[in-house]
Amino acid sequence: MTDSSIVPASECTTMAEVRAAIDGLDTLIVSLLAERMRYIEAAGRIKADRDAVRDEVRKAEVIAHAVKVAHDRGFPPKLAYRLYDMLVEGSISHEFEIFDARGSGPA
Ligand SMILES: O=C(O)C(=O)C[C@]1(C(=O)O)C=C[C@@H](O)C=C1
Repeated sequence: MTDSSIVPASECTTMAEVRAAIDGLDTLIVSLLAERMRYIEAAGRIKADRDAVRDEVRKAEVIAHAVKVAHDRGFPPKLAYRLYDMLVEGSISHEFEIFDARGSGPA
């Protein structure tokens, strides 16, 4: 976080400080999720086959990576697993929408 008004968690003494920091972090988190979704849309545009939209092997890799990062950074790994399972499932749904919106193209 670059906002100098944000108080480090270990130095917070009021709920106003805590909530200001949480609001700022949530803005960053959702912004990054939106940026991630732009790449999901790119995947929906690039993939040649509808069967490739759901890739269980890659889904497992993405979740395993997130769980490892969570472990390394002090975030509960089980929560990271649940969040990423939901995130990738939502991403797959969105990617199907993008893929299907392409239609079959000119004959
Ligand atoms: O890597 C891909 O092929 C993607 O489309 C991205 C993504 C993801 O959310 O990370 C989404 C759908 C696939 O099932 C696997 C992973």
